[in-house]
Amino acid sequence: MSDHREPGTAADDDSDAGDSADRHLDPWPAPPAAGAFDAVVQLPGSKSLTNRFLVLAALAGDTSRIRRPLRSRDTLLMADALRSLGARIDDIPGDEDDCDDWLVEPGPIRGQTSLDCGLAGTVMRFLPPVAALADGPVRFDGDAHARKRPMRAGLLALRALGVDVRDEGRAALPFTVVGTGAVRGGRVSLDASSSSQFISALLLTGARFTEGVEVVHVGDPVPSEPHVAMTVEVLRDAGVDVEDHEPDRWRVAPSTIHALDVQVEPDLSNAAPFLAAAMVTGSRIHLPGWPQYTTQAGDELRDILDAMGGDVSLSREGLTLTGPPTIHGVDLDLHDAGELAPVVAALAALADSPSRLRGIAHLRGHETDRLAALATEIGKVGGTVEVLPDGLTIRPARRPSAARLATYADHRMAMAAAVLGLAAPGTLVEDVGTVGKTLPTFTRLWADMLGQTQRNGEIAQESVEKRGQGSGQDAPRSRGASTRNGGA
Ligand SMILES: O=C(O)C1=C[C@@H](OP(=O)(O)O)[C@@H](O)[C@H](O)C1
Ligand SMILES: C=C(OP(=O)(O)O)C(=O)O
Repeated sequence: MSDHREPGTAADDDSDAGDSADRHLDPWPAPPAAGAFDAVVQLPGSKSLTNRFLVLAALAGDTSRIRRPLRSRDTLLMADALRSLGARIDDIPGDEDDCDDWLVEPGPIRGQTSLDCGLAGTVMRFLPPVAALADGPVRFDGDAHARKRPMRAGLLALRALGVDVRDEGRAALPFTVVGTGAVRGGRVSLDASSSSQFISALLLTGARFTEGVEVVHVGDPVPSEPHVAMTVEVLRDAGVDVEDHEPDRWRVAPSTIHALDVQVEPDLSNAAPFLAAAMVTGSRIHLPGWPQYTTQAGDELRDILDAMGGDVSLSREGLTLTGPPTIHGVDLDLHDAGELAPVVAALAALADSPSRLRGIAHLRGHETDRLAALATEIGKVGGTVEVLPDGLTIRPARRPSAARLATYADHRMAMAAAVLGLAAPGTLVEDVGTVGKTLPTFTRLWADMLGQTQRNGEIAQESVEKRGQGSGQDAPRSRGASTRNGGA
């Protein structure tokens, strides 16, 4: 795959959501904050929901419609992989002009194919159990860094279920799943402490195993638990019987998966940099369509940003946040929402006191070793980060200084760099196109948001004055068990 977008820009059509093999490496000049803005940002759909819906639709008994799907590298790779496995996936006009829907017609699962996982955890973890249903070998591979991401638990679980998996002892990409047309299923134990996606994977396909599947987790706590809850919820919505009342044990009964007609919620994890921009600049931002109820881990941003001093309110129309005069340091357990850590760490680097982020040892197996990457990049702008076995302590940069920030092929490192760039004029971000993994339109949305400065002069002015009056010593506010103010 290739990606020929202009340096420092990102586009949103399918061809531009592609791989980074020949991506320009000219750095993107991150726009510095030019005062408060009052912006409305319409976020594209959730990666996690889009890819779950795609998998279930490809395994369903009839044709499904996925409305307002995310089109980004991870979801286009998922769609391509499912096509290779026998599904038909077509664009059809959506109810609103700006976004086509996907019509997914399931077919018999085909082998004799190879799949490109890119760097997508959802593709490399969710699809091996699907491939086990194929009649023939399915080879999996991906980006160079994808070969370093943990796969052992998923491959061992498939073998324990009697599936032939050939990995030449690597327990990582590349590997081949040699299906025989059916999987008996039944009970399987695995250690999913490196990624919740191994559990989601078995549950998503389990209804198609002859005896269903019973998954038992044995090991340190499973990270990203809301993502497992999301899997259980989408399965139930598709008529599948799932038991999840015991900790660390899930059972999926064998059944037909009903066709879906679903609308994808906005991606709340990708809301993080935009909300963070309002925090850094004391601005107001409105994100329409933020659901009142959701299983997305990104919903934790409401508590996190409240604890950091933001004024957050959720209504039927969406989420509105007004940034504080100064950002407060926090002590947070992000075990459930690790994908928020890069942007939260960037905010912590601009806070009025130190922060501690806990429960995120598993981020070492994400797109890059995010703990090491954050320490290096925040260090470049003047913050001091200590890497701990399960997280980070972050001492803010007194005067953030411009730097050339690396992104490690990690969309969330690029977004974190954009947040730092607001406070450090002159910051350059390498390979910003890596945002295409989940948000190809990032730089355009970012510029539009910042350009909405003064659109509502009254509110922007009010916000600027409020910042001017801030003592930085406001009483800490905290909501939710996982947030404690005061920092490390
Ligand atoms: O199932 C999913 O959609 C995801 C689960 C989480 O993975 P881990 O459990 O590996 O953290 C999350 O970080 C990732 O962005 C998406
Ligand atoms: C960890 C992430 O992605 P993946 O689905 O590739 O694991 C992420 O998006 O932060």
